Amino acid sequence: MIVAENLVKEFRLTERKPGLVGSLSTLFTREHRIVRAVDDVSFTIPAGSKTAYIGANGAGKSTTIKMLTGIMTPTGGRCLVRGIEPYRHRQANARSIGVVFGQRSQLWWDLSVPDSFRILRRIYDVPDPVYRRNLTLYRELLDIDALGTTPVRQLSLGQRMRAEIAASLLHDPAVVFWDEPTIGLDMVLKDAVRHLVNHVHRELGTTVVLTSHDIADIAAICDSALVVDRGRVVHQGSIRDLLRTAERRSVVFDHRGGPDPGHACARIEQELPGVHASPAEDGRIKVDYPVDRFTSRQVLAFLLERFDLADCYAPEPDLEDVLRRIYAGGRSAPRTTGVAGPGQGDAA
Ligand SMILES: Nc1ncnc2c1ncn2[C@@H]1O[C@H](COP(=O)(O)OP(=O)(O)OP(=O)(O)O)[C@@H](O)[C@H]1O
Repeated sequence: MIVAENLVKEFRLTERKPGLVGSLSTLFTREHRIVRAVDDVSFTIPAGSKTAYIGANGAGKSTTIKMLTGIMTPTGGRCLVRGIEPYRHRQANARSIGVVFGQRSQLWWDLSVPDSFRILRRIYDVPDPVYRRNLTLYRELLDIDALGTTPVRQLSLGQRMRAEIAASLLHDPAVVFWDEPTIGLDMVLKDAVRHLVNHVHRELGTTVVLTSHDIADIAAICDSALVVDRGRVVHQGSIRDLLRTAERRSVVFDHRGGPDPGHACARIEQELPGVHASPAEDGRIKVDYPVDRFTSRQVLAFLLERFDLADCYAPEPDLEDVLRRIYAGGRSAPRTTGVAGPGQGDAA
């Protein structure tokens, strides 16, 4: 289990004045500004879950991950990863976690990937069968052999990310923190990475904490979401709960006879103000309605009464739309559900 209790991280920045005179004066009179990157954040991530840590650029995700991995010390509050305060016991924490930071490497720049793996194997004391099993998996899914003996610094971003992802899992960690792991990967490799992490989670019960701006990553990997906005948690719960905060939902239907799609749409919009109807694929019609004005029952009752329905279904709300609203609207926008408070359970 991973716990954050009133976690705070502040950075002290020196204000620089513009121009040469300004730069010189900075040497003598220093003015500082405090940036609160993580602002009193509390959450609990259950062991064995796959949680998306989501937020707009600058929301404080990487800073939180750095504290959870022991790279940074909090300014206030504390966090626990499997009962360990990571920044106090970096080595003990490192044994049970795997980390990928899209922006920085854990590999040795002048060494090849196989050499880096051999070193990691020694550092983590990875048993032979585990090492062999994992290499087989990486060969199969990440085509890791194709990276050859090229030094890491000469690999492309996508090639390096494949090696980083494999390296983070090499010692069968109980928890993986992946910060933007699919940066630079093409679609086939993104799929392979998603498959890999789901496979590892299924086989070993690994806890996965993922930050990504790629909605497809989140949808393909995660079951829970922790949404931060300007350093604070604004939603914690299942992805399904997050989708339920959508302001608009939709119904797609197919009908027999009756008006053509253009006329049908005009009629729906006229009779249900605030609803948007548009032709969809194969002659179907998509009806998009605001949930604060209509219930799905009302919309369905209307359609059943006016049209001879042949087929009808309600697609999931679009996660991207939900997040866009949260990012744009700030803290007041989303309905906050089940934000875990401090002291809700201890690390296992
Ligand atoms: N070392 C640092 N010194 C000063 N300010 C920092 C430092 N690291 C982060 N910040 C600031 O803290 C805030 C949060 O940054 P952080 O990198 O955690 O955001 P993020 O959610 O990971 O963003 P992104 O999605 O763009 O990666 C930003 O305002 C950033 O400028």
